[in-house]
Amino acid sequence: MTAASTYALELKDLRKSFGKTEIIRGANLAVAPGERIAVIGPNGAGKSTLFNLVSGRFEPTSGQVLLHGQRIDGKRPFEINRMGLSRSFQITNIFPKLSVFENLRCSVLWSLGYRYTFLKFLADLDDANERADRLMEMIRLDKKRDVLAMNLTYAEQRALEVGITIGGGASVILLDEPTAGMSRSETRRFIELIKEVTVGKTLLTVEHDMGVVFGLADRIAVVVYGEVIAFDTPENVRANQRVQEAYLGSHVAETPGGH
Ligand SMILES: Nc1ncnc2c1ncn2[C@@H]1O[C@H](COP(=O)(O)OP(=O)(O)OP(=O)(O)O)[C@@H](O)[C@H]1O
Repeated sequence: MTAASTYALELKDLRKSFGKTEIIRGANLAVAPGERIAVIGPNGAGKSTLFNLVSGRFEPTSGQVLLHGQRIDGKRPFEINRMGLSRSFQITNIFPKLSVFENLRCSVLWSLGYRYTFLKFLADLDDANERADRLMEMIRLDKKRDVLAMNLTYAEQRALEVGITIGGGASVILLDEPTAGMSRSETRRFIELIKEVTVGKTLLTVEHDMGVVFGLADRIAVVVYGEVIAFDTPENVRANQRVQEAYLGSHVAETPGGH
């Protein structure tokens, strides 16, 4: 075992240019297994680009991405997924005309190595059905088992999306603004749900809502101008001079209790 394999996810001097413009400028980050990380930063800092580099949507210009110590930079998204990293694509992962149960079963079957086209032959796969049922309880949609995804409320669709994202059994989960568009009370409930369903997993979120950041994250990675300028506990990040300067007059500096 190399030292790097102790991290669930590691970025090493990661760089990404679009044309002549360098957007990610030597990002470094080392996330321990089981940590919950929020990635924050001003608009255009490169947060989504970082997620795209980690999930394989973009190939880095240089540098490395390691998942449990194994290089994943340059691999395709489905390969990275098979290696244990799963990313939510907001509600676009959902099949609107399938029921809650069927959506979850698809994600479970996918992880077992089947293709969606074989689904009808696998209806009696007890294992997948049981796992889908368990997931449905975890995301509290068991009473909506046979409701088509398109007929769920927005918050329920987001919960289903989280269920689909974790359904494959990945150990590292990337969620993009998981509570975007939710009311305050929905957000509070959803943070608890995310915490519950990601116990024992490594979680990275890109997040703008400071209430969510401080409610969810063990550590915060602050991305400014394509670099991780701070990676620390919420308290230390809030007190960090460089972070305060980057966010001068904005909500990180102003959030007193974090909620
Ligand atoms: N495919 C692309 N081609 C060219 N430029 C891109 C591409 N994707 C992102 N960029 C540029 O990279 C920069 C960082 O964008 P990114 O979306 O990663 O920032 P962000 O921190 O996620 O911003 P926000 O908080 O506003 O979502 C922006 O200037 C953006 O225009």
